[in-house]
Amino acid sequence: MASYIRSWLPSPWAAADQPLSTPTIVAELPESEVDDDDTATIRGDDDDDEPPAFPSLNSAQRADSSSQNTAVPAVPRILSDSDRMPPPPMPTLPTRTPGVPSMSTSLGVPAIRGSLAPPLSTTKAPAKKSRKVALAPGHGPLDWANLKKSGQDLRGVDSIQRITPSELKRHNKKDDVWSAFNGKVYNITWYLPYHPGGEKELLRVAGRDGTKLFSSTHGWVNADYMLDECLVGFLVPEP
Ligand code: HEM
Repeated sequence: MASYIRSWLPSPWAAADQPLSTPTIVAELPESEVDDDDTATIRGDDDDDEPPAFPSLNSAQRADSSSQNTAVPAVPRILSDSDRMPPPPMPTLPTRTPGVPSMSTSLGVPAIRGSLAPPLSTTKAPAKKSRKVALAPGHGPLDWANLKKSGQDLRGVDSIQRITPSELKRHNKKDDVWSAFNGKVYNITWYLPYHPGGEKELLRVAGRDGTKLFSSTHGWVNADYMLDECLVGFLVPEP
């Protein structure tokens, strides 16, 4: 092995007893494969005009042809219509007659009412009717926020007081309305025309503790923030 490798290397690594010639590779074909004619095929048959198989043979067909020992694969047999697998049956579509309930009702699916109406299963329950009222111009939420900021006295008292239920009850007229929410007493007189639920609803709590009614109507409303400039005192029990 070492001498073989050395034979490929130039001097001085080459062994002294080896000639410095490059070895040549000689390919020797068997007698039967030698063909002098340029136009001949590798098998030496000049009359091989058989076209290649098209479409190409699959592996099973190739295996079959090789077992028969034929060098040129056989052209696959073209199947006739009767040889082929029959096509699947055409799906039957329900025929709709206008005005007649569709087949879907027999399948337990609610029929679509009208051509463009959504199916009943996706329709929402009607939303609860809003009880908001149309406020007079200049009495929206932003107007109330501006009035609070204006510096106008919205309390009507000189100082924050301790207010008993009997004192609270004295302020129950439309031009002088006090009400208690969560222990705080507010003068809501100025707020009346700004209340989205209307003056009438708000007057239901005039002169009394309105916490329960307020929470059951709209517990998410932040009354402490909305009425901070209207605070007059804290509700205390009767002495
Ligand atoms: C003084 C305290 C109160 C404040 C600050 C206040 C504030 C509000 C606000 C901001 C809304 C609009 C809610 C929204 O946009 O969804 C509203 C709606 C309403 N408020 Fe009041 N509210 C007060 C007291 C009351 C009271 C005591 C009642 C009595 C029942 C009441 C009845 C309603 C009603 C019925 C609505 C309409 C709800 C709807 O959208 O259907 N509010 N209120």
